[in-house]
Amino acid sequence: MMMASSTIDPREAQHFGAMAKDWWDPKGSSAMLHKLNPVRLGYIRAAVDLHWDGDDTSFTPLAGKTALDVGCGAGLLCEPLARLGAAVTGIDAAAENIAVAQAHAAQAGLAIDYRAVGVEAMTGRFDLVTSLEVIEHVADPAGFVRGLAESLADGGLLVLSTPNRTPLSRLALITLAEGTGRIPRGTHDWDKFLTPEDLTDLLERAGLTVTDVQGLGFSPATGFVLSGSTQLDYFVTAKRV
Ligand SMILES: C[S@@+](CC[C@H](N)C(=O)[O-])C[C@H]1O[C@@H](n2cnc3c(N)ncnc32)[C@H](O)[C@@H]1O
Ligand SMILES: [Mg+2]
Repeated sequence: MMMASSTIDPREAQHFGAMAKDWWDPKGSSAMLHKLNPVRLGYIRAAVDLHWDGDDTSFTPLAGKTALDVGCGAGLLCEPLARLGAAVTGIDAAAENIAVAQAHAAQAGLAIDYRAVGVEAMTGRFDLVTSLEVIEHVADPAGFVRGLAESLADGGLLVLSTPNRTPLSRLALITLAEGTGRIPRGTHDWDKFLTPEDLTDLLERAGLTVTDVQGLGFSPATGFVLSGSTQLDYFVTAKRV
């Protein structure tokens, strides 16, 4: 049997681990992720209701479902997924993030299974697999996507988000956001960004079918919104063929 190589780039784990302490501060180093949370929860909720033909008025559409959030940071997505009823596992490359995530969930009274491992170390299969704003930071995107696919139960749903590789994403995320310190400097390597076509190709090679691609846009007036344009950042949902 071939050993799965790690998808974790140690420099990335160190970079994000150093941000752990103020991860839950809406004005801290992860402020951008806090701002993203409402729109992406809306996207995930709609994808979940569509995939499982759910009741969009239910408070717990994920009751009875298992969820794996890969690259969970200190748990900004895991906690709402748990409140929506899922039995949540969150994994991250940075042990510091996992420690903060565990402490925060305990305070909130949420039972979330947090582990400092890469996706290649997971053995179980999950109904919902999410990985938001992570793949642009991994060492081996193809291996990472294979790991996500292997963690997805038959009949399951995978949701990803990531910046596109465009002049706009370079300007907005690196020149402006990192240039002004709104996102910590050195967070992104534009050359590692994937286009929707690149990501679709990786997902298909891992045996999945893409069922939706939706842009995530930003304007000073509205903040982050779902958008017809994928130029800045985008969501992808996929399922097993
Ligand atoms: C930009 S943050 C996104 C955090 C979270 N998904 C969110 O959107 O709120 C990227 C996270 O991915 C983690 N990470 C980077 N490479 C990873 C890998 N190969 N496997 C698991 N986590 C990884 C980092 O430690 C960091 O916490
Ligand atoms: Mg990023």
